[in-house]
Amino acid sequence: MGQLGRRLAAVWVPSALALQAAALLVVSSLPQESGSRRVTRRLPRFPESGRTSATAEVAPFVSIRATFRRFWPYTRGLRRLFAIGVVAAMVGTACEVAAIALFGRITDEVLSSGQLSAFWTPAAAWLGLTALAGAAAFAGAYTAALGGERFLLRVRDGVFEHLQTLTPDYFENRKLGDLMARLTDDIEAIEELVVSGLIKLITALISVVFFATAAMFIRWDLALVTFALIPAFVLVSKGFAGRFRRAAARERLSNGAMNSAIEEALSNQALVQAYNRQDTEAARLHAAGRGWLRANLAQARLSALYGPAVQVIETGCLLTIIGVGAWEIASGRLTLGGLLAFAAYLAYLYPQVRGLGETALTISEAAAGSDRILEVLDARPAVADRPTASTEPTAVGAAGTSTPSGTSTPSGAVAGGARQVAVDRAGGRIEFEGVHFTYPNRIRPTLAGLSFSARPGDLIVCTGPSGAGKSTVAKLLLRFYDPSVGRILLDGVDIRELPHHTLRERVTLLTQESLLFSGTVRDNIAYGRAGADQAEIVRAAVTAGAHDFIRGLPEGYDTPIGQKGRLLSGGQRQRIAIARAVLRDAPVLILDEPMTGLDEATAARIMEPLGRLMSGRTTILITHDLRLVPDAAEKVVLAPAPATARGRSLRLTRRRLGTALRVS
Ligand SMILES: Nc1ncnc2c1ncn2[C@@H]1O[C@H](COP(=O)(O)OP(=O)(O)OP(=O)(O)O)[C@@H](O)[C@H]1O
Repeated sequence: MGQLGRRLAAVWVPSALALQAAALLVVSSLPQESGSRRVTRRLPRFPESGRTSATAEVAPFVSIRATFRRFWPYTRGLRRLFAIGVVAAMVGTACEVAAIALFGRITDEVLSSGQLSAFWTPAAAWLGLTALAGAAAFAGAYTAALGGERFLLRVRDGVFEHLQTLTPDYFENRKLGDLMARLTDDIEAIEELVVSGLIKLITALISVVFFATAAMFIRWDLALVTFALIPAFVLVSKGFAGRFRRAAARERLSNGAMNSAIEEALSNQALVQAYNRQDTEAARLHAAGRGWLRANLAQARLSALYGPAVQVIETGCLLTIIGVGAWEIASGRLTLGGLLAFAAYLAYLYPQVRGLGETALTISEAAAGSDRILEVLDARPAVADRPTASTEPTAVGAAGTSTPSGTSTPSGAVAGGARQVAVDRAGGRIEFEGVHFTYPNRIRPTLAGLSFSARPGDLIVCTGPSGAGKSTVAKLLLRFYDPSVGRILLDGVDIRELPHHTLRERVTLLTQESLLFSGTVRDNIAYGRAGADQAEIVRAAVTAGAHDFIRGLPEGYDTPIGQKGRLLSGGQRQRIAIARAVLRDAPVLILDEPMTGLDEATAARIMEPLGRLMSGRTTILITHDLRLVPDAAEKVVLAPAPATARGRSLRLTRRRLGTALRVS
């Protein structure tokens, strides 16, 4: 072996070791890891439904810049935290750069010469730098997490608030499970895109600049050779980004479908078990799960492809350094310490470059989730407050003179300039004037030319065969929809001129299915009016004829009633719903089939508290069961729409079967 050979051998072993360590560092951040991270992160999530998955569509793609613009305002007040995270990352990277320089110095001044005395100072400095980098890493990680979580909370609150402004038709046309997936998993994607993604991008960029500068400082020509391969990373990431986004969009969609399958099956467990359809539901979930599995595998394939593609480029870089570095050392132009430090800088640099590419891919994936959130945020309610309505006085309580007994004084004729009077609690006069209505997705009208009026104290029975449009009358009165033609007046004011909140303060809906929340009896009655005290709750329960059975419950008013009140009987649920309506004390009352599901004796018992509830209020009783309706009540009989819309011959038959009943 010649002198050159011996020198090469002398530098080769430690260099190879250092490069191996460097390569290990690189390999440890390879996409196999990110790929498996992707898969395992999603495996515990719920899997796709097959029931109506044909109707489900991928949300429209929104550019990342537009997404950013939409969500950036949510970071207000948090940006300082993100800035701290970035500064901490800079400090950490600077420490690493300095530590590598010290490593090179120790190699040249201590290891090569064997002088232990030169070891202590750089060793102490190295230790100090490591401690500082650790503190910076802690501060950066914590502040970024703090900012990210707060951002997430805000976005979720904002999206949920928006969802609550949407009219029921929005929910009727969508699957609950899918909406829940959007509010949980997809919201997280926005954080990944706007906060974590941005911080990762900035810190990776900073690191790239630091390590590249340090490598250039040692040997700029050698650095340039190895940097030449960096654009290859960018090209590979770019090539993968679109595919990652499409795959993620399919995965998000199938995740929503799978959530829907689970939600539907679990919320209808009684039906499923009563009809022995457990296998069907299991098969449906399995099919949905398979859809989700396919979507995940498509993502895993992409991740698995991306890893080796990048690895080839990195190996090329490392081999270049080894070859050129060995040659340079052999020629005496580079010290061993210099080569090791150079290799270490590159070993740190490449994961950062790779991190940049991966962050771009993560952002592409996250965009699939944010698209689904933007789709929700862009949904508009079928009926919105008019700009003029927002100026309407809304101080219901202030103007009102509500009493739990429900006694109220008709406000008298009010119109035009008497708006202040129109929103007074003491009103309740309703007029339907030539109301026509067709559901948005239907051709045939549901109501055509409906006209009737009711004064406070009146009981109007809205009846007719199934599908005639009885419940639609209630939906129009609550302004879930607006009439296509005609108008509805409350105390002489077109309800389109009233803010939703004001209108709904005046109208209480009691549905056929007593809608209750899980919680206690007290919680459910108190839902009628925020801030109601115990005495008011008990008074409402007494009026609703519920007090006696509530006292008999294990924990009285504090008894939990189970999901949707399922631990109570149908009649008990209805009485709690009546108590809630009593507490609400609105002048207009809509009873939509309040006796459905109750036997005759229970229905008759419910009539009594209902009579008390109706007292002094304008009541619209929707029912096709006239058995318990007083003969003297005024009846509005709806006829079903004819087969064609042509000729608009849908008819309303309004028969006055007796004089309007005043319930007192
Ligand atoms: N959200 C909706 N979108 C489209 N069509 C609807 C919607 N809700 C109801 N309909 C249709 O409008 C018509 C009237 O429905 P509505 O619920 O008002 O009838 P109903 O008289 O209350 O019936 P029932 O006595 O059976 O409860 C029906 O043909 C129904 O299919």
